[in-house]
Amino acid sequence: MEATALSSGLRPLPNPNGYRLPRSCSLRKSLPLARFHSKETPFEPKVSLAITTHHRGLSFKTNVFEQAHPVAGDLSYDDANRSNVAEDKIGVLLLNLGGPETLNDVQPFLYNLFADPDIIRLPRPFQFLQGAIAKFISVVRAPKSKEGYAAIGGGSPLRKITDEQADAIRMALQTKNVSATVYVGMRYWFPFTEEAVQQIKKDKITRLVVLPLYPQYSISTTGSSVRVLQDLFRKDPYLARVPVAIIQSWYQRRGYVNSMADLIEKELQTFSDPKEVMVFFSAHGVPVSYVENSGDPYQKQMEECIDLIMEELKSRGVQNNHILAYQSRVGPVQWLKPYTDEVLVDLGKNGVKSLLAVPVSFVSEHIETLEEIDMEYRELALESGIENWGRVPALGLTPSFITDLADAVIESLPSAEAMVHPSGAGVSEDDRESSDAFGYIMKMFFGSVLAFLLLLSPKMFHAFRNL
Ligand SMILES: C=CC1=C(C)c2cc3[nH]c(cc4nc(cc5[nH]c(cc1n2)c(C)c5CCC(=O)O)C(CCC(=O)O)=C4C)c(C)c3C=C
Ligand SMILES: [Fe+2]
Repeated sequence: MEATALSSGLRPLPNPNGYRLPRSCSLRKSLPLARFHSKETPFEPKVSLAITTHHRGLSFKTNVFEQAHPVAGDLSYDDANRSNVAEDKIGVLLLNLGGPETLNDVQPFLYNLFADPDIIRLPRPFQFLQGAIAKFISVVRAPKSKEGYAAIGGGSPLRKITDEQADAIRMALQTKNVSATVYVGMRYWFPFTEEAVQQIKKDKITRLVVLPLYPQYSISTTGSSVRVLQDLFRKDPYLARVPVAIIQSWYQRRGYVNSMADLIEKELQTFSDPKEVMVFFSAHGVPVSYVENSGDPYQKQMEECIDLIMEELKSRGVQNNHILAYQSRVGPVQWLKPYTDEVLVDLGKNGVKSLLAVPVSFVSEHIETLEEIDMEYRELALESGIENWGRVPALGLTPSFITDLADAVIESLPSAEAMVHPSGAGVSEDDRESSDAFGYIMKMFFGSVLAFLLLLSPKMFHAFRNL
């Protein structure tokens, strides 16, 4: 596991020690873990609050999973920083992507996604076009996305599942005598990260662990959410002093690897000849430029992750062949290869008859498991000559997995550090940019022109609509 304080850099270093904790989250610091096992920590029944808040002109509800009483009342941050962990009011913030809850949400959700500079990475001089490009792509992409969401019941299950995971992690922490309030902050849809952070401030949390629900780090997922979080914390003098630990990636944790191996082992047994089944890991792709030009560790972590899972299976006597491919590419650029759809066709041609799909970049069911894998890829595989198809469910609420995430939280608590940001404190990039009215008008003008030109380009149109 890689945990860093919020003030440190965004790029995690791969953990050379496999499952072992890196030095940054070892227990050598002055805050002893033993304090979490104090029998004095009261068990209080869960209170589930639905808080109505307002964001971007919309009102919405955020579920908060918390204990009826904080661990240690209202500490000032000065006190909190001097105190030990057992006296803190602990918060855990789960970061996730978010998904549209209705078909009407699809286009605005896609707009938020493509307006993210970590998703559409424009060179600096063109960054002012981000909004216009996001508008164009979201409008072009929406019909295809809507079809997908319609096929899985009219919306994404992500919010419900993530709320359930939050509650399960809270309970797992409680059984380990750690009382914590667990928040959910989504990057592109409700409940937005901004709202979760507001609530964290309102609740006077004195120590926070940030746990992105992505096992592997990518600039486009964990990196993007953490960037938003850093900006919010830097802007706010109160939050800037809360000790924060960020768990950057956790694909190498024993609990996660074992839980994945358990799921695969179990699913293999549903085939008539389990030994003949090809284990097909399908990961969400990223554009190649992320890895090659921007140093995204995603591909490397993904490969290490698959190796760890396969090693674990081998140690249990499961010797199946396996392959890793990347799915869900969008737009006209090169994505990580091999592509899932192409590999399925090749495997069929080469006489593979039984295949077990394993989604590996995400821990909840979502559109890309329920629609892309279960419907599109299954159909393609069967057409290509594969006769027996299976799919491993996402980890979801698997107890060994939830317990491991709770352990990851506990292990990272001592490494939390207050954010220190001496230069430009209190002024975010957004604030600086929005004060420039001329710049804004120019952005809108050139953005509109570009969007219009893009709309006239059939190649661009098809690239975003069809993939
Ligand atoms: C580790 C997981 C993910 C990575 C990496 C990732 C990168 C990435 N995604 C897009 C574009 C889209 N993603 C969409 C949905 C979506 N993406 C992830 C996860 C990762 N994305 C999830 C879990 C979901 C599903 C949410 C849900 O509602 O269930 C979508 C919308 C759906 C669609 O139209 O296909 C888009 C678009 C890019 C461009 C990107 C990296 C740059
Ligand atoms: Fe995605």
